Amino acid sequence: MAPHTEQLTRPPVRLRGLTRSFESRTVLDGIDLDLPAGQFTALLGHSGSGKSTLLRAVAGLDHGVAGGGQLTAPERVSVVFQDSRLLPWRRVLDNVLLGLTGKDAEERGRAALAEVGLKGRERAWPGQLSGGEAQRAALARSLVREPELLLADEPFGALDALTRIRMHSLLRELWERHRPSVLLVTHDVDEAIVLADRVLVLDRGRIGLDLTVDRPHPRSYRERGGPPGFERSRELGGAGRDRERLLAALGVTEDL
Ligand SMILES: Nc1ncnc2c1ncn2[C@@H]1O[C@H](COP(=O)(O)OP(=O)(O)OP(=O)(O)O)[C@@H](O)[C@H]1O
Repeated sequence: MAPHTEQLTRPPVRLRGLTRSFESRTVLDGIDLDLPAGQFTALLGHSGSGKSTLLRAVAGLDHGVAGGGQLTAPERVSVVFQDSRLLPWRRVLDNVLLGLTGKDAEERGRAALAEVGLKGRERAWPGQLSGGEAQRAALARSLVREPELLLADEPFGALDALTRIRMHSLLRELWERHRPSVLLVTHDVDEAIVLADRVLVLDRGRIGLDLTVDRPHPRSYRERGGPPGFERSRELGGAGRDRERLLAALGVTEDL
């Protein structure tokens, strides 16, 4: 996989005037966005605010984006979704290797699986994997392609709380090792704060808040517990204020 030193030569993502409408409804309304190479960014927003639409546009998967908008993005882009999208009739390693060429492809695939903690499961069928394992395999399949940009659309949305926390650590570790630019779509404020160094809130077709989360990693949080607001802020490494700002931008009142 790509060595970390390549990072500085990678292209950033640059969006200018991105507009997307469905029928008469404008979902993205002239978005300007720069994602510097190697940055870990999370994208928050209410259901239906256009997060997936923006991600698809950045991935170059949306041909309906209005003319006039400009997109510059790296060439090697991988996308992971909430559902692993593994082909059920191919073994795990074969899923990871799908479309890969080169003499060392198998070796790279095996290394990627080992890196996500799936050593020994190469010959398993996708149906034999747990939800968390399937998402690990999906991450291996993405990373083996040495993406310059990793787009993740609620990749942990279907996992139980404990598995999610493990996957958070794994994703952050993988990012630290390979340093792709990451755009992670989530509706979970805590997930965004724990993982990302920058959090965007999509609101009424625009970036309503662009927040730098400047806290040391690893960050962790507890779901509940302690005096209201206190435990969670402390466990987020002092990022409680960031959390408040994000909740305010989302118009959410907490029910502690
Ligand atoms: N292909 C499509 N055709 C028609 N409308 C669409 C299409 N794709 C998205 N939309 C509409 O655009 C809006 C934004 O959808 P999008 O999936 O981007 O939101 P989201 O923020 O990712 O939502 P969620 O958090 O629920 O996944 C929604 O109202 C959706 O119905």
